[in-house]
Formats: sequence, structure tokens, C-alpha cells
Amino acid sequence: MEIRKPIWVRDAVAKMMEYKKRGETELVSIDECDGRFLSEPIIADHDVPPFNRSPYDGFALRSSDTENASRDNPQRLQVVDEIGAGQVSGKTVGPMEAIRIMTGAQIPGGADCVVMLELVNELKENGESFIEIKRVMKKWDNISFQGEDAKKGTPLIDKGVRINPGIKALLATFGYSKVPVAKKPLIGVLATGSELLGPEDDLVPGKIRNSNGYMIESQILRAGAQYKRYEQCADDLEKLRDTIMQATEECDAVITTGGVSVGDYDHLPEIYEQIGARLLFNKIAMRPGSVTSCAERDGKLLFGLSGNPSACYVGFELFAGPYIKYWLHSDRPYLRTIRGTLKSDFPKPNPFSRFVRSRILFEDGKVYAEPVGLDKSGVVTSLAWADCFIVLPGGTRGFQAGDHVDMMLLEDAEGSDKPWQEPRFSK
Ligand SMILES: Nc1nc2c(c(=O)[nH]1)N[C@H]1C(S)=C(S)[C@@H](COP(=O)(O)OP(=O)(O)OC[C@H]3O[C@@H](n4cnc5c(N)ncnc54)[C@H](O)[C@@H]3O)O[C@H]1N2
Ligand code: MOO
Ligand SMILES: [Mg+2]
Repeated sequence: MEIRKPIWVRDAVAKMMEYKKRGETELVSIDECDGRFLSEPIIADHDVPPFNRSPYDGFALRSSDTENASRDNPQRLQVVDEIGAGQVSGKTVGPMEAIRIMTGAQIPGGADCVVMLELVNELKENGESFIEIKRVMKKWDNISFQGEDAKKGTPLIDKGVRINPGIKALLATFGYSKVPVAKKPLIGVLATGSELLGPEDDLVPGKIRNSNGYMIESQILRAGAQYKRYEQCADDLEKLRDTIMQATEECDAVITTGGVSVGDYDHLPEIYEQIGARLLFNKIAMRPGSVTSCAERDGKLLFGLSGNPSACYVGFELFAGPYIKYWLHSDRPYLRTIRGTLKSDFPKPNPFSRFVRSRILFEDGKVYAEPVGLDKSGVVTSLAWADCFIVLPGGTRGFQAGDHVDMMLLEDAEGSDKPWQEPRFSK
């Protein structure tokens, strides 16, 4: 029987990333851009705001006219025009004059400050309008300056960033009615196993429902890609091979689940050979997911994820996820790792690096990680509660509550420019 030699997580990631690719750009309507990844950076092509404007409803005037203003000596200014947002006054504010101005309107020529409506007395005399002002105004009081938010030419958002509501606001600000985004890779998904039923099927002895296929599809969507589902397949070598071949032709990458270990019906290793795919690795020093495999055919990757649900989940996040994020032009395609405090004891030793499905807790300004569910690779329920992996490097013993540990974030938009790597002492 074949004995596989495990490789380090960092080496497996590096091997897989030798085949990384950037997706092409496509233009989508701004209405369709949510959740997509920018394929070009956003650079301010004009000043924001584009003109000096009023942050208040009030009066624009010359601060020098208020030099002697006080409670006992109100200064009277004549109101010579009024402007709402979107309008521009043709007038210039002269000595002892003011222009009534609304929030967002361009500051008229001559004026160098704005006084709020609430701070003046308004008077009418002979059909003419005046204000009395009782306070000294300083030059540039209450002006929102052209370019104070962003100066023309400033890089604002990197390419490869997922469009969120704030970024969408910037896209609109800078006139992107069409947005350059990375084309989503199409990932073929194939769940293998003669024991698998569909979610619509009743349970029968010896069988289980296919959960990995749906989970992987959801992980693909969370990573920002799209999937094509291939009909779940019994462990029949020829049929599996033909379906995988077809998926490799039709998709940018293929993810299978199950059939990668050493069992009698684990056909993936044989199929890689038969279709002429080059095996990059089939054993990694990690738990779960040690059988995670990856092969390459014509520059396309085939991810052979474990059939065990937790192992499948981890394999996707460590390998397929970064591959997809890079495709989407991210320079931070890896999961971000932070340090946190272990909430409960984890007594198991770690011969291989362990990715423990866990939950982030925030208490008293500290970040804690708490393992969820059974730490077994065949477990499915814990995945529903996990929003991070606690990463325990191989070669370490058990950990106690209060120890500091690495936490890999699963629901994080920022990512990391480096993958998690085994610390040197674990070698
Ligand atoms: N003699 C050895 N046996 C095993 C080894 C080993 O090194 N030597 N490795 C174990 C490890 S570790 C893992 S992980 C599993 C990997 O198994 P496979 O990837 O070959 O997956 P299967 O055998 O097809 O299934 C394993 C397990 O997962 C269930 N499964 C499969 N597909 C799905 C699905 N779509 N949804 C939900 N559950 C699924 C399947 O019923 C099995 O229970 O091998 C160990 N064995
Ligand atoms: O690959 Mo298995 O999940 O290590 O237990
Ligand atoms: Mg198996």
C-alpha cells in the first residue's frame, strides 16, 4: 500500500500558488457591483468636495465685516442673494453684505465664512432683507474646503478589494456608472461517494446526505467566485473520470470532495493519473484535511478535498479560497491571522498543525477563541458555529485556557498578504 509523505502547510500553499492567475476585467453596471472585486484601484480623478461649500444653512459673508461685532454692537449686513444646494450665485459678497446660503451650496465669491441661521437676527426693511450679527467671525469659519475629503490624484482603494457600501459610494462619487471588476472564476463542484443522497431524499440505511457539495458552493460564493454543480457521483471510476474531465474542460478550476484517501473506492488518485493531471501534493501535515490533494492539468487546478466535512471545509479555506481571491486581483488573498486568548483548555497534542473550528468572543476588550463542537474531521455541526480557526502548530502539546494562540478569521474582508506558516520550532 502507498505510504504518503506529508508536506508542510506552507509548502503545499506555495506549490498550489505557483498556478495562481489573475482574472480578466469586465465592466458591470454600478447597480450590479456589490460584493464584486475591483480589478483596478480607485484614484480620485477630481477634488472632493469639488468646490468650497457651506456645511450649514446660514449666511455667507466677509469675516472682516464682523471685526467689531458684539452683543452690544450688532453689525447689520444686507442680504443680497440666496442660494440653495446645486445653485451658484452670480453675485460677489461686498462690504457689509451677506448671501443666504443652504448646506451644500458653493461659497459665493467674496465670502470667507458662514454663520449659522440660528446665530443671527433677520430683519426686513423697505422690502429689503438684513441680518444682525453679534459675534466676531474668523476667516474660513464654517467652510468645507475643496479637496478636504480627497485631493485629485489620491489613491483611495486598492484593486482586489471587495466592493462594500462605502466603496460603492466612492464609485458613484467618481462617476463609475460602469465598474471594472474581476471576472469571477467558474469553479466546478463535484461531490463523490456512493453513500450520498440529495437533501430531498429520505435517509436509508448506510447512506447520508451530501452536505459538502452545498457547503463548498457556499464557500465559493463567500470567496467571490461562481460555481457549476456536477451531479453527485457514485464511486464509479469511469463515470467519475469522465465527469471530472468534463468539468476540467468547462471550468477554471474543479473542486471534488471525497475519494482522495487510500480506501478501495477512493478513485481520485487514479483519476488524476488517467487524465494526465500532475499531482502537486496529496498529504499535508495538518489536521483535519491531511489528505487534501491538488493536481494541475493544462494550468488548471483540481482541488481534491477530503470527504470528511470538517476536513473539506478547512481544505477549501486554506487552498481554494486564496486561489480564488488572487484570481479576483487581491494582493491579500490569504486568511488573516490575529492573536487571541484561548477560552477553554485544548488538551490534545498536535503532531500535525491543527485548525480547530472555533468561535470569536469579545469580552472586556479582549479577543478570545473558543473551540466549537467535536474536534473530529468527520463532524459537520461545528462548522455552523465557526467563524475562525484556532491554529495550533504541529509539534506542540496541549494548550490551556489563557494561552495565546493564532486565530484565522473566516468572515474577514481584509485578508492577508502572507499565508499562515508553521513556526520554525515545529519543524
Ligand atoms: N487507512 C487510512 N484510512 C484513512 C486515512 C488514512 O490515512 N489511512 N485518512 C483518513 C482521513 S484523515 C480522512 S480526512 C479521510 C478522507 O477520506 P476521503 O477523502 O477519501 O473521503 P471518503 O472516503 O469519500 O469519505 C470520508 C467520509 O466523509 C463522508 N463524506 C464523503 N462525501 C461527503 C459529502 N459530500 N457530504 C458529507 N459527508 C461526506 C463519507 O461518508 C465518509 O464518512 O479518510 C480517512 N481514512
Ligand atoms: O484529512 Mo483527515 O481530516 O486529517 O482527518
Ligand atoms: Mg475514503
